Amino acid sequence: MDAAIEVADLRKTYRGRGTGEVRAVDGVSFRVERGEFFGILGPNGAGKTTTLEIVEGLRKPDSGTVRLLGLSPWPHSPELTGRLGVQLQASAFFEFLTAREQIETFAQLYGASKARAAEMLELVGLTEHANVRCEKLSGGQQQRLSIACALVGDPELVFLDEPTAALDPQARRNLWDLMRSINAEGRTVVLTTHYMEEAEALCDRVAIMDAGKIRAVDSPAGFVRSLDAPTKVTVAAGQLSGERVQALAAGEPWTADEAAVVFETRDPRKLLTELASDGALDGLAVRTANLEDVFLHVTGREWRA
Ligand SMILES: Nc1ncnc2c1ncn2[C@@H]1O[C@H](COP(=O)(O)OP(=O)(O)OP(=O)(O)O)[C@@H](O)[C@H]1O
Repeated sequence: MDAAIEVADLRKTYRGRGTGEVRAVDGVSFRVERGEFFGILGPNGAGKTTTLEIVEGLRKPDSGTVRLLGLSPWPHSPELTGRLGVQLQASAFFEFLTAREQIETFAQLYGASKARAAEMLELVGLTEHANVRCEKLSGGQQQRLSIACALVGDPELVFLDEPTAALDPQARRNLWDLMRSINAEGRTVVLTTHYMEEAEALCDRVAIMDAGKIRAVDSPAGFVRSLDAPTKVTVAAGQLSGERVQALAAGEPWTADEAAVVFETRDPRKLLTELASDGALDGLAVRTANLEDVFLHVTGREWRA
């Protein structure tokens, strides 16, 4: 069977007036298998949106090829379009429509029934707000409506471009559950995000993108494993003598300031057991490597979303 997505050597340069050239996408290749939850993670301006728009067939690349479900998205083919769900930004809603009217309009475009539209409103928890005009919905509700619109045509492949941007943490987590269920139904999901925790929580595999290039692709756990970074164990200051700190560190790196001692260890179990028997558990924090460390490692730059 064909892959869900096959992208080879995409390039796109914007030629601005006065601002010179921006190589927004600079030789991007990746492959997404059917049923995968695939993330493109990168800071603002990394080129995620441009990449996604090209892959969706909304923008033409300067060069490179895209195959979706074995077909080319450019020029448009109705056969393919009906199998894709593209989440548009809330600003792309039709003006003055209620949530129900909005999704029924999308349903009509996709040849889907009103019943299906109602079902999707229910899925994203907006049935009670069906008669509210879109501009009166909260940010989270608008995002959920735009996802519902993307799903109304029962797509195999769903594209979500920063769906949780600017949402509060609770609304973000509610959307995570929704995205997981969309994927659990067997749909392939491609998500762009600049939230590390989001990529870590949702994606089977993540492409780390920076300055127009994909720097690495792996599962979140695979990335962290390959980093082989020590665990950082923090304890509040004042509980351990200098001598004891030396002994506990057992030759591994540690730092201390007025507030805390931070051990770096490859054997956290041993260190934690000893700290427990010392009764030195105040302010204890254990931190393993995460995608932030991975980003620094693969790009050589601190993460700044
Ligand atoms: N229409 C355009 N004309 C000129 N430059 C553009 C255009 N669209 C994007 N760019 C530039 O191309 C680069 C990549 O932008 P893009 O929106 O693809 O990145 P992104 O990773 O999606 O960022 P964000 O998270 O901020 O949306 C940026 O430097 C951006 O300023």
